[in-house]
Amino acid sequence: MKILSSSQIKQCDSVTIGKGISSIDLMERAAKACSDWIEINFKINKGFSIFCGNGNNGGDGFAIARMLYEKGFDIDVFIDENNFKFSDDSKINLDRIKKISGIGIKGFSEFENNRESVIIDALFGYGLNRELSDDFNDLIEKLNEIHTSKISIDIPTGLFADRIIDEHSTVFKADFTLTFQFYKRSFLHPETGRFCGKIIVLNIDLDEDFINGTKTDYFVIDETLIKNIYKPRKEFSHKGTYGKSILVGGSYGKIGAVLMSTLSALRTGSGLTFTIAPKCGNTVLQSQIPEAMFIDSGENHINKIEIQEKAVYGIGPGLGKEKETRKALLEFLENYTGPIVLDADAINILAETQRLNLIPENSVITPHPLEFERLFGKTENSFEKIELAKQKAEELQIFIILKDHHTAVVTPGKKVFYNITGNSGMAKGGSGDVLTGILTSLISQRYEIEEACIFGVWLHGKAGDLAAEEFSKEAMLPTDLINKIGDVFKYLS
Ligand SMILES: NC(=O)C1=CN([C@@H]2O[C@H](COP(=O)(O)OP(=O)(O)OC[C@H]3O[C@@H](n4cnc5c(N)ncnc54)[C@H](OP(=O)(O)O)[C@@H]3O)[C@@H](O)[C@H]2O)[C@@H](O)CC1
Ligand SMILES: [K+]
Repeated sequence: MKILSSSQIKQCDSVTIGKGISSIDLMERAAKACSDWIEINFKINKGFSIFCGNGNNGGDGFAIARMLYEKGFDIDVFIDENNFKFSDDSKINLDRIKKISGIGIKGFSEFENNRESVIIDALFGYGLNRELSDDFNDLIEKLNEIHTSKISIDIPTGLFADRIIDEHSTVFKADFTLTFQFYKRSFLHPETGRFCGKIIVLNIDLDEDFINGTKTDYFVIDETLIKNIYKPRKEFSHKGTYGKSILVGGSYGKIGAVLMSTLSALRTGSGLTFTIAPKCGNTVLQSQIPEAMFIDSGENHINKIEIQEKAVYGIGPGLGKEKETRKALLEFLENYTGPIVLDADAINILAETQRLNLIPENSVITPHPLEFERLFGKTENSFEKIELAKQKAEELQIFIILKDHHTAVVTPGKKVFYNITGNSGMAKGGSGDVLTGILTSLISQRYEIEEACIFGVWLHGKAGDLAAEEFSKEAMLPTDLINKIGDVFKYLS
């Protein structure tokens, strides 16, 4: 799914309106999508307090008020008693509810939290273009303190669609954000996304030709994209059809990391799977994963990485940074040209030795925020981090998978794909090792590198979601996630 900027959304809005639907009817469509969703999901709540601004976001709020009232809910609407200048469509919808005697219309200052009503924020949407005034800040702070369910229409008030906010900004803290047609970039970054609660994207049939023809660098990885990428296994095939994955890592005390990567590569469908690890891992690797072949290197840490033909390497999990291991990695990279997946200590070694130029083109690196900083330096915020990643991915012609709550795949062509599967139960040592195995396996199965990255992060997150459903976010383990990979493939086929 494309992510458009607020000015592109505005344009899309006008193009849609220019092609036959009036702007007031488009607002009606948007409000209907919201009120239908609210009716289904808030059946047991009787009342709603709806806070409306003076622009079209407020207009949505007035229309939602009317529709929810018609569905039998108690409704109070609150408006700015110091500003009676409304956008045209907002004015029409305000006039409509003025005629309904059962809907109370009051000033913001008249709001008293004396009943268990759900709060709906229709103050500002994508039209917010400057910091909020103190009056709005005070109102939002007051609403944020109330313990009741809260819904934002389109965007939580105080957030911009596509940029960072000042760290002291006041923002409406929603439990649900009902947004129209597109994810907004600010929903996907940690500093801003934490205000959105659960994101519900409501289709309001904006003009498809405009959307298809609009250029953007930013995308959300959705199931439509995944279903286009996924290649079901062919009937007439053999192990050679599905490539050779070689997972390189492990050191004394950290054999588990490369074990999990290897197991993940197998569960993702790799045809032939090898592990290169030190001798101390032999017994555990061979007994836990009889399907994988073991190549030893060193006693307690790796001292050589053997080059094999027609293989895809995933290097780093549990690798350690011993002098001999560093040398082995650098030597390997000096002599190897195929794309590889580099994670964990492989990334740290490259950061410390500043030998980033050794990474073969089209390779994938999977840094978490701290590893990214070690590689490329500090940034002020996560929006800047993405811009730096775009620049580095282009410069080095590599794919950067920036691990975070919403992991982002950044391509050498400077495209950014945000992942929306996954959960906080995956914030545990070992989850990254699983991702390395999945990515190595997909690349060895001849998925295009960009597709492997997109599919890999989605699959990893989805397996994590299934593991959380069964075991809880607290108790789920990265090994549970590996065992759920199969269910994700079943879900896709
Ligand atoms: N295609 C879609 O997605 C559809 C979208 N729809 C809805 O329309 C919403 C966008 O509406 P909108 O353009 O009228 O903007 P909105 O957010 O209501 O702001 C109003 C005005 O406030 C102003 N302003 C800005 N910052 C300010 C500040 N800090 N303090 C005070 N004032 C400030 C600024 O005007 P300015 O003062 O700059 O002239 C701005 O124009 C969208 O989010 C969705 O809910 C649906 O109805 C139909 C389909
Ligand atoms: K809003």
